[in-house]
Amino acid sequence: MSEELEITPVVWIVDDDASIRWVLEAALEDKPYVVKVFDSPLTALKSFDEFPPSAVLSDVRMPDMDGLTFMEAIHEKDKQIPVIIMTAHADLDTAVKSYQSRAFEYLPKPFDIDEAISLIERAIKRHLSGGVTRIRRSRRASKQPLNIIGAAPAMQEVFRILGRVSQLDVTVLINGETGTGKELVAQALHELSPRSEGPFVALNTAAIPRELLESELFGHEKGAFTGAHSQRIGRFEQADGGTLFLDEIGDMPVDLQTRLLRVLNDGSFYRVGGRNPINTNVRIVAATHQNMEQLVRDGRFREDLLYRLNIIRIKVPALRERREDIPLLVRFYMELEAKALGLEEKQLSKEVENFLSSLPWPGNVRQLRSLCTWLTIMAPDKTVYLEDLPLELQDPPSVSECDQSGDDWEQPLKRWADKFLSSGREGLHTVAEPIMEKVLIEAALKASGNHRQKAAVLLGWGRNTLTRKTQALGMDD
Ligand SMILES: Nc1ncnc2c1ncn2[C@@H]1O[C@H](COP(=O)(O)OP(=O)(O)OP(=O)(O)O)[C@@H](O)[C@H]1O
Repeated sequence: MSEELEITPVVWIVDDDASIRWVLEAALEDKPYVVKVFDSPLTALKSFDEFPPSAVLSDVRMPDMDGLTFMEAIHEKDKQIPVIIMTAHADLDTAVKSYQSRAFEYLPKPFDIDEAISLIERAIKRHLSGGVTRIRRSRRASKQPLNIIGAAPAMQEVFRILGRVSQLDVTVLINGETGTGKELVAQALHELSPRSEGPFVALNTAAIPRELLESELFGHEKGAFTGAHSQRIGRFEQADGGTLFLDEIGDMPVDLQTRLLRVLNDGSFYRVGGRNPINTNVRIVAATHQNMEQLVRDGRFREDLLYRLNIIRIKVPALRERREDIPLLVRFYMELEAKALGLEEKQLSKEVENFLSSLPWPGNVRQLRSLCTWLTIMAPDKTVYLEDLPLELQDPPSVSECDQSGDDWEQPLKRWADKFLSSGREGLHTVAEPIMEKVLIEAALKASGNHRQKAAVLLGWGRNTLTRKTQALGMDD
């Protein structure tokens, strides 16, 4: 009779940061695992034979060996060991390389401890049941620099999904406001995929007149309609072997939606006026700024097509939802635009950086990028100050323009001003200004949990300005 041996799974925690090791070790204390913590990958590897791990949680940047090389070293010993890569310096490249080098999961820091523990549990389960998903590396993937800036948690989530799906031939739907980078994400999906040697063809559905769209997508035969003097190859055929990016998919007319669905289901289509089916091998990536479920409810978009497109959805956050990325984007584009224009690179003063971080940016990254081009050309000195900003940014927009809360305080303020003046008093502005500033400062301090640096950003000021104002208003007493 064979004796069943119960083996306690071993978990390795590898990080040069003692606090992370401590937190994770403490959180795993009650679990039925042997937990081994290491401050360096080299020490960890030395104990491989004695304590072979069932799961590894490793930092990516460590002094003696980086996490991805460490993972490769582990996989040389045993390919089935799941490795979870954590990183505080996440960029798209790391996320993608983690997956492509067969990382089990990629965990951006700061992480939720429960999430980390549940990942470890899943990894161990997977290891005990014997399989880790393998991902093929595309030939161009590691060469292509992908300049998608995103340190904010909401962008980390985007990178995470990108890394996960880049190697799979699934349809992806990208959601996000205008200028948030949907096309950039679509390009990244293409560049990182095994189709990267093939074409990336983009078509903005909203930009093409309805009557031309069908022929634009599927092409036409000579004489198919008046004006069709010669045969034309459509975008579907151009994208063969690659990726077709359909921007503003929500604007696609319903009859074309039906045709698109048929192509997706059958893998073939007819040119307009054509009799022979044309086989196509295209990955569709679609994008929209609209609420697709609402379009379906309104009868403007086919539900079955939405299901077909929406296998994976990526939500690209608006810039105001990732304010911490604004200074990074500004620095990136100030450098890029200066190089592109052959001009000296300009630096933004801290006040300008804080001010820009506080704006609503309705045009998102596109608007921010245009500002960087403008400043590179127009700002008079090497350092950019508040007064160098274009007037439309400097001028506080009218309350109704910038206030999206629906509370209009212009009217009550006007009434108050009228009353003040009709009482025969003078100094209207002198009296009103400190009251208004105090209200705004108190609101910002409250919203930031009394964090002065954050409150200053919320106000659109530098920290020194905030300190000066709170002192002058007697708020520090
Ligand atoms: N995260 C980012 N990092 C760097 N550049 C970005 C980022 N996001 C967007 N951009 C830049 O902003 C500009 C607009 O991006 P893109 O065209 O991809 O937006 P979009 O969401 O597709 O816009 P639209 O919906 O209007 O077509 C581009 O110049 C792009 O390179």
